[in-house]
Amino acid sequence: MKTEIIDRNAEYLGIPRLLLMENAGRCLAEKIVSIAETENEKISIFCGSGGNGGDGLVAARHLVNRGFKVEVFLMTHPQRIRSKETIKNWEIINNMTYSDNLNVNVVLDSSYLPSSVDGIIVDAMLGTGIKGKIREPIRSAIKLINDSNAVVVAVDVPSGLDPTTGKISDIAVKADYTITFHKIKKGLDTKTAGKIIVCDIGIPKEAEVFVGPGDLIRIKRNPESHKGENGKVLIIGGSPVYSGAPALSGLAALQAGCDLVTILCPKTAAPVIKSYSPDLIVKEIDSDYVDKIDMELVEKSDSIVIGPGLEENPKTRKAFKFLIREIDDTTPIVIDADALKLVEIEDIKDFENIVLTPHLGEFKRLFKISGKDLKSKIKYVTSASKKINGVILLKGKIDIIAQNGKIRLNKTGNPGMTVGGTGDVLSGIVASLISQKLRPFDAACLGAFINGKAGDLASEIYGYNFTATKMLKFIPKAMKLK
Ligand SMILES: NC(=O)C1=CN([C@@H]2O[C@H](COP(=O)(O)OP(=O)(O)OC[C@H]3O[C@@H](n4cnc5c(N)ncnc54)[C@H](O)[C@@H]3O)[C@@H](O)[C@H]2O)[C@H](O)CC1
Ligand SMILES: [K+]
Repeated sequence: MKTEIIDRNAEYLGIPRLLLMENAGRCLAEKIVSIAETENEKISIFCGSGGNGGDGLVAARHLVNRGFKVEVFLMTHPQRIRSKETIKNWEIINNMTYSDNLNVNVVLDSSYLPSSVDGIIVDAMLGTGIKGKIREPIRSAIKLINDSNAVVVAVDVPSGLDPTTGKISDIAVKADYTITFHKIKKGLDTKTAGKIIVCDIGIPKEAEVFVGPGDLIRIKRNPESHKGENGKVLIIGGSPVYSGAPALSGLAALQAGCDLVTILCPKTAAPVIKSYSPDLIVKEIDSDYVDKIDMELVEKSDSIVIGPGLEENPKTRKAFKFLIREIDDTTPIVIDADALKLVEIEDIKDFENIVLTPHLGEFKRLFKISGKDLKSKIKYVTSASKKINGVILLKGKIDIIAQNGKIRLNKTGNPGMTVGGTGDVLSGIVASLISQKLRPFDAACLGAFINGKAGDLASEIYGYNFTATKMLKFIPKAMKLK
């Protein structure tokens, strides 16, 4: 999981980022002390403008305290430092005017760099925030570092290396050691990173297990995009009695950011759904129930929800089986509500982009197992998730999201959400996020978070007395928590 997602979720759990940076920089300093041959070896720390640079500045402070001669090279104008935690540590370093063990240089362009460097070099220029071709003066610093005979210690990631793929698109620091934080980055290999040492910086497991606002970082929107490119969602549902459910799902999908929502519903529900909102495209089936599926519409959609207000009967069952038989097993489809009564695990076990959103009773019917407390539910959902390729989102006080044995939990939501329709809202949000190019597992996790958060925001105003319709308008607010 990306560093920025974990950091933001750790902060949401109450751990300030400055504390993470202090832990990172302190551990980095300790490792450098153990690498140094003598106590008064000269240490040159090249600091970038982001969090990586901040780690370097924290380490500089601790190494001065340990009696080392430290030379800091800030590779940007101080006003262009981007991370507020790094700004804080830059201020601290600049207040250390008493010590003559510390020398601070600002490198505005490559002419400010020294002609050579020896002793120990610390590369705290670029970490997981690297983007695109290496810009000056960092590019020249990387060459200076690689041409030196110094012992090179890279911070988190050797500058220039893509932390996820390990690719070097331009040039990269060749390190003797890489001190990386929290856990090894996927792209690290000993060829460029040298000896890899992991520093624990106090991030609890919960920051990865529990879904948090950091997960919102996964939603990207191309500023050059055109209508429809940010997701086309198809909702299949509705019946003579239930016309609200598909509308709620569709309106939730729009509030969660997709471009277009089409509702495929029987003629008994179509006029009512049309009346709810001009934002919904409504295609009616010439029948009282959903008894046929327009496959052209399915193929044109980026994600599908089937189930809201469907009402189970032999004709609908036949149509559902047709849909499951006809769609290819990569089509992203959320199966919710009454469709969960129609689905057979055997028919969908190979679908990789399917999301099942059962409550406990529906889960029990599907997987013939269930548990009372959270621990046993997690155990059963984990084992159930190994029986299918798709995603299971078991709704509850704590939602459990699982795929192929991987588990995440969501704690947002409140008892006010037992009101009818909140499940329809959830299915619409999940499908909307999938249509916006999130992987189904990530969309299910984030959908659960957003849905619960929207309910919590509604509850701040209405207590436990709010409707699913009232929740809709809080979805965008819940998504701005980045
Ligand atoms: N949870 C943790 O593991 C912690 C990690 N920490 C450190 O923070 C960095 C990530 O910080 P971030 O600010 O996101 O990015 P970077 O510092 O890696 O770099 C961004 C910085 O650099 C500039 N930049 C980006 N690309 C280029 C380029 N191609 N050429 C030149 N300059 C570039 C950009 O402008 C930004 O300002 C992580 O690696 C750890 O070291 C935290 O300190 C603690 C928690
Ligand atoms: K680095």
